[in-house]
Amino acid sequence: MASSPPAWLDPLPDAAGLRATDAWAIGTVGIPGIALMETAGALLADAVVEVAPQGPVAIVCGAGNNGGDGYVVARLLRQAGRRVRVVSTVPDERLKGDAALARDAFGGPADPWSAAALDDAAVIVDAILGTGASGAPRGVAAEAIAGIAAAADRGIPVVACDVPSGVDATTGEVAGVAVPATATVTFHAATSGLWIAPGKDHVGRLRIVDIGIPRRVRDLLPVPSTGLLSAAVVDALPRRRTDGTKFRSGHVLIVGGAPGMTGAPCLTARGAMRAGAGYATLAVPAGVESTVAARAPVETLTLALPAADDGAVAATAADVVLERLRTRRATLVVGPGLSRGPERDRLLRALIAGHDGALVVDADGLAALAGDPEALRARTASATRPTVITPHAGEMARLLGVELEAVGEHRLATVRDAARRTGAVVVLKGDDTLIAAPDGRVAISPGGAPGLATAGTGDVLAGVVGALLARDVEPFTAASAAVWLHLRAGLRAAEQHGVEGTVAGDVAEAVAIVRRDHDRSAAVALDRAPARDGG
Ligand SMILES: NC(=O)C1=CN([C@@H]2O[C@H](COP(=O)(O)OP(=O)(O)OC[C@H]3O[C@@H](n4cnc5c(N)ncnc54)[C@H](O)[C@@H]3O)[C@@H](O)[C@H]2O)[C@@H](O)CC1
Ligand SMILES: [K+]
Repeated sequence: MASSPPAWLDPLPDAAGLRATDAWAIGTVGIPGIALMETAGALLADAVVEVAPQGPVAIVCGAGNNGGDGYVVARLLRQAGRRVRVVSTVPDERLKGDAALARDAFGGPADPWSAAALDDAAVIVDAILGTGASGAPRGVAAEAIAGIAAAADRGIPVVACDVPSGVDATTGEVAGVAVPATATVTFHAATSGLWIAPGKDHVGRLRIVDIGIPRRVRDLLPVPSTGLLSAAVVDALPRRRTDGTKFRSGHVLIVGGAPGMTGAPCLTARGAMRAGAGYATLAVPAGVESTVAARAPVETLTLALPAADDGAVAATAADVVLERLRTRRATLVVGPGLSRGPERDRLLRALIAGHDGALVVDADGLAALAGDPEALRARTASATRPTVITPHAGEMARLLGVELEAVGEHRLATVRDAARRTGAVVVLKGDDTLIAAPDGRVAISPGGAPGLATAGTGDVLAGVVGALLARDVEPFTAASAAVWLHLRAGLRAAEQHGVEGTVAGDVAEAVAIVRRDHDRSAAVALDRAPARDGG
């Protein structure tokens, strides 16, 4: 059994884990499978009624127990007086076990799949494939999924049973066609794939329903390697104490900036300061130092670095940076606005090798490692050198030397591969930001903050990660907490400025407010906690 997960990760089982959960409930607890299916079907029927309170219901059933759930819905809605039309992707005689029982209880008729069955539907129930699916949908199942997608395009709402058919419940991958659901009702626990793009974009509104499987199953089965980030991650962060100093609050040294790109490192500094860094130093090419000093938070220091012919940082700047790091311990954040080129490639490699402390590599810093993620291994082998990299999909593609599309199609596998090959904690940014540790654990952001889709928010995130590493927070926790604070800050900033009007600087400011509000409510909770002796 894996070690217990941190309290701030809500475990997200994979499809196999969920099947093991079902098997335990049936085999060990003794709950009949058909009873679970009845409960699942009843809760699914409730959702169908909510989505479409009246009108004909078309239910498309597949070969397995997902189809069985569909037959329960069909029976219950027909009993409730709804006009129900059931079509199946397989002949009845292929149904087995609980699915066959549910089919028998429904009676009939169930017609073979035909797209015409969806024509007059007020709502469609997708009960074709569930957690037992493997690979791209094949045969009639694939045809039916395409038919549902076409009907959804015409505006007919779709309620997916457990997982939208065609979405891999574990990885969120869509290998062929997939159902675009209006709502998905999933049983007992959401699997990881429901939170990872592109599957996530097919889920619609997600409802997780309890079908009577005892919660203690969580403690009995192996801990899933994936989990959903929760607010509790902020509780894992240290707080300033009255006897603290700016040095104890942590120092972040940012290497970046170039002519025409002076804003990026300034945003990183703002993110770092607002996330609690005691101080920040902006190490930038000499020619832009005064510009950066004018734009940066007044609380930050600057350090002029030798510039190359293009005005961006020269490779020889590594000596200046490393010298500063030797005299003043700091977390190094390298990349924001750095610009690319051979000088930066050499700079990066020298910094990676020479810096004996925490490191964040972002943006153009990652370009220097293109096709050579193993370059980080020499440093990540050492526990004194926590390393976090923060690529978006394009930077990840260059880092691993793969096509951009491949990153988008296989996000979970890609982020795990990157963490394994670099030995670093890897933050693959997106609405479903994934944070992978080299040991295979992955934290997933719930996302939902479109205000973050604007220039500079990545620079802010790098600063927040840097600030938390500078407080000696363990890197998987630091990266996860940073992603969480940044997400909530994106929501907070959008409350004030609107989703369209939010800019990166607003997000940096909001990081502080989000943290303040979290810590206040935690303090209130402590005040209210009963004394241990019961007094
Ligand atoms: N007793 C249980 O274990 C419970 C299961 N439940 C439901 O059962 C589902 C899992 O049932 P199953 O394990 O039977 O699996 P599925 O219902 O997902 O279907 C698997 C079947 O689909 C076919 N299939 C697999 N991959 C395919 C592909 N790529 N293209 C076309 N056909 C494919 C195969 O014939 C396979 O037997 C869950 O998602 C949930 O909806 C619920 O009823 C709750 C209780
Ligand atoms: K389904």
